Amino acid sequence: MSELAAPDPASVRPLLRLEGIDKNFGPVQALVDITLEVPIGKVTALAGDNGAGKSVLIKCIAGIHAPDDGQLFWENQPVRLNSPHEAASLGIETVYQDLALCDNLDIVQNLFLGRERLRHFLLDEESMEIAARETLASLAVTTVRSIRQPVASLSGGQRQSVAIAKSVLWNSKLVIMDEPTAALGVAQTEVVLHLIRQLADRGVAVIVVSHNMNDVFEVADRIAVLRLGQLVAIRPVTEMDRQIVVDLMTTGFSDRARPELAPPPQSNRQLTAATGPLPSAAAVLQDEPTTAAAKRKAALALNPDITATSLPEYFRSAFARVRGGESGVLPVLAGLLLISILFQSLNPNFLTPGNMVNLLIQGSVFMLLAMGQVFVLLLGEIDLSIGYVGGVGGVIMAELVQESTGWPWWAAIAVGLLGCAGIGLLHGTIITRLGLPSFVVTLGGQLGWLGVMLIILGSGGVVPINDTVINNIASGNLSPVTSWILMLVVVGAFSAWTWLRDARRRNTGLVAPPASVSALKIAAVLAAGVAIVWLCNTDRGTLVEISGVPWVLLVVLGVLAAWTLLLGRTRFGRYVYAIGGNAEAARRGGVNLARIRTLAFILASFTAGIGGIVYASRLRSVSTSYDGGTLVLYAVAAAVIGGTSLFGGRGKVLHGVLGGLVIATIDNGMGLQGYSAPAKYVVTALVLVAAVTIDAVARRGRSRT
Ligand SMILES: Nc1ncnc2c1ncn2[C@@H]1O[C@H](COP(=O)(O)OP(=O)(O)OP(=O)(O)O)[C@@H](O)[C@H]1O
Repeated sequence: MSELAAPDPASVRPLLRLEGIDKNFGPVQALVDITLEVPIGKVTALAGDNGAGKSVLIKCIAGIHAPDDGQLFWENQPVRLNSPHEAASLGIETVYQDLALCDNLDIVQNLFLGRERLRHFLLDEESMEIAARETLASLAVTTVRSIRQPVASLSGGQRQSVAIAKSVLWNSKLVIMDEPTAALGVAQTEVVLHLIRQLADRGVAVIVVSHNMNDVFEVADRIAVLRLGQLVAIRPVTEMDRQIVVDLMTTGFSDRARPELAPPPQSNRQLTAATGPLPSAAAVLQDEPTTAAAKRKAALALNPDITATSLPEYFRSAFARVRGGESGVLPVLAGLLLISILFQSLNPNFLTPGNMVNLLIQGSVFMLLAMGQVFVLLLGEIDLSIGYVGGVGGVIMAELVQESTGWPWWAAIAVGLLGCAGIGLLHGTIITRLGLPSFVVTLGGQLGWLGVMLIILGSGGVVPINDTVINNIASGNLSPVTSWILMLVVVGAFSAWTWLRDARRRNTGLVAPPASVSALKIAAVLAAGVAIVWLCNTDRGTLVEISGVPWVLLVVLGVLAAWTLLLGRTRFGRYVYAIGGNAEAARRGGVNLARIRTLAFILASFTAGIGGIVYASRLRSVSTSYDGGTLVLYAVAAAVIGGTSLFGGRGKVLHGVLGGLVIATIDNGMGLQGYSAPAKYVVTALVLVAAVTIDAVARRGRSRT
């Protein structure tokens, strides 16, 4: 028999009403005739023993399970919730125990996951950061060290607070929380309970599932008790005590007529009385350091950008981050420097302008293929086919520019690249729709596209390229004057953009580096630009003068800029990182995983096509000697050596370029010393193992932090 109490005065304005809800799983009756009202501005606790039906009930409200019978009313209107998305569109937000946060994304990125704001088709980071800051401030989470710190570095309570803030940010009307304080310490529990109360005080209806009676009595206005799928009681907390709840949970009724109104002895409130005041919400959220110096040190350790106001401070904090495992591109740059010094000491011809430019041209194919590979590695996938996919792109282009076919160079390139994108679409679709591992599908692709390439090449085995424009992609150069002008335009545009963006962020109080750091960045880019153009403009010909920036360098820089923008400033890029960090969180945020994954495979193949065309241009032909198998291994190695994690969620397109440069340097430097291909393979393998070791050690460093 249900022991339902008299009408609950708290439920005068029900936001949600459940009437006669049944849910069965085969013979298991998980919910039986549940009738329940959820009022606004109140916390309703759901109590019940294991298997009582609490999770099934909240899943029916969250749109995950469809009830077999009964009706839900939302604001007095009958509704059917067929998906979490439909529930979310009504204003129902569920905070599951696993919190669904992406550890590799920062607080702002997590708060807006799936609902990013755009401006001119790009992510509007500033407006999102301001909104996130205001929301956290309104919840008294005012002193989180930085809203730009990755969620991985937050404590359990802080993570729970971010999840709660997310529901506030989206103006949710009903927030459902599943065991919000499980695995939290006393102080952090108090903070989370405080936030839950704040939600209710703001007029949000809250449902909390909890096994912890202390928390239930601390935070709830009403307690609903489930037993064996039935709602056996729903009463204001003032009419309950722990014994009554336990009786109801275990037997379905309680003969205790009047509850003891005193709070339970072990509640957090009483702990406060016994042990002195608990820390404030804000204080606990940041594990507040006590002295001003300690505060500054702690802030610097985690967020150089927001707290460092001078150059030395910025470098100190950057050093602290490196020690914490956030080493960025430093290892690869240091490695590059070391290898270069080594080769120069062995052979003085290594650092000559001619050899340096030659090295850049040699490395361009590795860099392009690696940039494509970064897209799939970020998802935690791999594409083993891109070597031969690039080859197919090259051979299609080569066939189309034959005099007998007579296609213009640009149309031949376009069709070659479209062919590659189509192959990526095919791989992506098979992987996502059939749920097959990318490793297997693209391994099959490697063999299959090698076959296709050989078929197109035909019995001759070689397709020569006579088109001047295509051949110039790898061997043509800009004039020295054009090289200088182009460099100044590019560096000027970068400088203006960087300076204005940083200044605007500083003025609006957003996370930004100090002005001296912005100036230093601009100076470094200018110095690199001057060095590259000077190097390229030095005569490197033997019989005739050859000078100027090679076209192929512009191709690499163009792809680098475009893909960096795509990954860093668009929704697509954000979702690639989110899926690599926590695919389930991305899915719950409304991200279409299949579409993003497929698009990533398309981009990987498309970029491989650019690499294949550059390769064909360098050899002025495509032939059966094309070794796509080795190229793809170099591409994966380059991306990982550059700093992209094989575990997904971490990496940049720039890593592909830097890693490609390392591989080209080893190849070139050992070639100058007269080493053969096998020796180069062994050394490249050792560098790869070193890079993966650095990645693993850095990950350990990060998790310790
Ligand atoms: N997908 C499912 N398929 C079959 N049975 C299910 C499914 N989900 C839940 N059940 C059953 O429904 C009943 C209620 O489960 P539910 O998970 O809601 O319990 P709960 O109150 O949340 O328990 P706990 O506190 O242990 O999480 C259980 O008997 C469970 O085995």
